[in-house]
This record gives sequence, C-alpha cells and structure tokens, in this order.
Amino acid sequence: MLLSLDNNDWERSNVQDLIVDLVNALSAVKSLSEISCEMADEKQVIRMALSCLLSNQDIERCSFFIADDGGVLSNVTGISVIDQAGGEASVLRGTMSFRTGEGIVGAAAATGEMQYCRNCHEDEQFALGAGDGRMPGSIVCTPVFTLHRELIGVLNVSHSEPGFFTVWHMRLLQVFSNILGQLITNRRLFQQMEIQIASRTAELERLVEETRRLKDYYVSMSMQDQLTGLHNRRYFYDQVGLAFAQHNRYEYPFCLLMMDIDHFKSINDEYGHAFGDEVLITVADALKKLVRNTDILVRFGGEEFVIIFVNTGCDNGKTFAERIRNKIKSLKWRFADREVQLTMSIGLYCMVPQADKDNQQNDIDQIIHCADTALYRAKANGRDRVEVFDSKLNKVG
Ligand SMILES: Nc1nc2c(ncn2[C@@H]2O[C@H](COP(=O)(O)OP(=O)(O)OP(=O)(O)O)[C@@H](O)[C@H]2O)c(=O)[nH]1
Repeated sequence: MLLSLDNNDWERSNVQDLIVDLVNALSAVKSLSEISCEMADEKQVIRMALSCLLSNQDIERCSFFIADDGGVLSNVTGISVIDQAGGEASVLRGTMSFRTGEGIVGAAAATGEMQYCRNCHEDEQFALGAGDGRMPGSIVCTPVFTLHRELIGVLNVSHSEPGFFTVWHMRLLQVFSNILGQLITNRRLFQQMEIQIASRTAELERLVEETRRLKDYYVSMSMQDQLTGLHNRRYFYDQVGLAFAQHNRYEYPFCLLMMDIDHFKSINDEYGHAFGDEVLITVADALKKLVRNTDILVRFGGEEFVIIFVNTGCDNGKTFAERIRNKIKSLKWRFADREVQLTMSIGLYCMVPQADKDNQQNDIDQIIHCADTALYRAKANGRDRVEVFDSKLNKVG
C-alpha cells in the first residue's frame, strides 16, 4: 500500500489534462453538495454520492463500507461504470465485510488515513480474488468521518489498471470524503431531529387530546347536577337558544314547564336531608323517563325542575304536564314503617306561533318569569296542579 505518489504522476499530466481533471473534480464535489440530507435512507444517500463520483471521474468502480459499533466494515452499496451507463447493475455478492485493520479497507479504518494499493495483482492480500474478472488493478480506500471524527465508513474506489490513480484523484477523494462525511452527519442529525420532532408532535397531540377531553369533561360536569345526574341551569341557558331558533325560523311551538315539589321542606324536616336527596333522585329519574331525547330537562335548583318540550303545542304541553303531575303523585317511598308520597305543582308557558307577536314573550327570562307566575298560581290554588300562563290576558289562566 502506498500513501504517496511518484513525481511521474505529475509529469504524466499536461496543463490541458490538469484543467479537465480540475473541472471534473469540481463537478463531482458540486453534485455531491447538491444531495439532500433529508432523505430517509442513508444507503440511498451513499449510492447517490458514489454516482456523483463515478459520473465525473474516470474511476471504474466505487463502493462504500459502513462501520458498525463492533468495528466491522460492511459493504452497503457499490456501483461501477457499467451501472452508471445504464448497464446491468453489478450485484454485491453477499455482503463483503472486513474487521478494522483487516485488508486495505480495514487499514483505512484503523489508521484513519487514505490507503492506496498501486498494483493489486502484486499485493498478496488480493491473491484470493486473483482469478476473479472483477479483480481491480489499483484501489484507493478513504476513511469517512463525522464532524466529530467518528468513523462512518470507508470509501473504496478502484480501477482495472494498476497505478491508475494520480495526485489529483487523491486530493479529490480527500475533499470528496470530507464532504460525504458532512453530508452523512447532517442526514443523521436531520433524522434524529425528525424523530424528535415526530415524538414531540405526538406527545403534543396527546396532550392536546387530553386537554380537550378534560375540557369536555369539565364543561359537561359544569352543566350537570351532581345529585340527580340531570343537566343544570347552566345547560338550560346553553340549550334554550335552539328551541328559540326553531321557533323563530320554522314557527315550531314549544312549552316550558316550571315544576316544584310541594312542601319539600317538610320532607327534609321530617325525614332528614339524606332522605330528601333520595326523593330528589327518584323524582329526577321519573322525569327522565317522561321526556324525549330532544326535550330539555334540567334541575333548575333546589326542588325545582324545568322542562322544555320542543316542537310541542299548548294542548300537548298540558297533557304532558298532567302526566308528570300524576306520575310524581304515584311515587312512593318508605321511611321506617311509614309510606311517603308527595305532589308537584307545575306552571306552564306555551310558546306558540301567533299573529299578535307583540304579546308573545321572546326572552327566556321573561318566559321563565311567566312559567313561574303560573307555578305561583298553582301553589296558591292548592298545589298538586298545572296552571297555564295566558299571554293574551297577561295573567295566569
Ligand atoms: N334534601 C335536599 N333538600 C334540598 C336540596 N335543595 C333544596 N332543598 C330544600 O328544599 C326545600 C324547599 O323548601 P321551600 O322553598 O320552603 O318550599 P316547599 O317546602 O317545597 O314548599 P312549597 O314550594 O311552597 O310547596 C328547602 O328546605 C331546601 O333546603 C337538596 O339538594 N337536597
């Protein structure tokens, strides 16, 4: 193996040849510098780099041995002039590999220096491959390093002629290997960055999803009554706009029922607050069974419940209100050896399409006030009743 060249190598070149060599060398380096480090496959990057070299130099074959952590150099890719010209690609016969220090490839890795075998036919380390038509005349092996001087692998170029390689080749290969090292380093860094970005993006997406889930949970919690599981007043105000929109756009009627358990205070006083809670839960469950999915049922506060029966006229509203009143009246609880029953008063406001829109309430708080007025009347008239607010007379009817 020779590390220096004879002066003859210089003499062989005239000025014209030197200029051609210089242009070819610059072209090889330029093509190499144009390879994107964003490619996912390192082998593909190396193969493109070899192709740049072969396209711009009179080298016949080149290949790349990549170093693994155990110091073994394996031939990952190689191309020849025949491949480059579109001929049949030379197939790597198995993966050729050398340990560090073994052969010319291993020597380049071990010394960190370029290695040149001027005449492979005379070098006994190539004796085994002597009968092979692929046996090169001369070989140059150049170690390729990362920016931190870690060995990436060995660039191996060969020619069938012994003594083929000149000082020009050597200098080009040195520069070429440096740039290739940078390119591979950048690709690896880029890949690491991509992996990091992907994992951070995934983590971020997970966190966003988690936050969204939490937000949904807290929004639904904030709209739910913890005791009965019904929606609460906040949900009512959130949803009531839809009933209004449908009424305004399609003139769909709706009925608002304001319901209040009669003498509930005495239930608490007589049987205790826990029993009162149990009563509220049972009443809520009964109400749930009496409304459609599209209706709005909420615990408005304390022992007060509100229902909006959407797309429902006054007659049906009254029928539903009576059904609710009867249902609540039919419920029974046991406390010790006593049977407990209760009643409910209901105030009803009907939102119906009508010519005299001036008399129609169009504000939810006013409608609630009207239903409340009807409820007050139901209480005043003896409880366990349904009273309907009469908008025309602006009084409870
Ligand atoms: N157990 C229990 N009681 C509640 C809850 N919320 C409100 N209350 C009670 O409900 C009772 C309501 O009493 P009042 O507003 O005086 O009305 P009432 O006794 O039902 O009488 P009328 O409405 O006039 O028929 C109060 O004693 C409240 O403490 C609750 O979550 N659980």
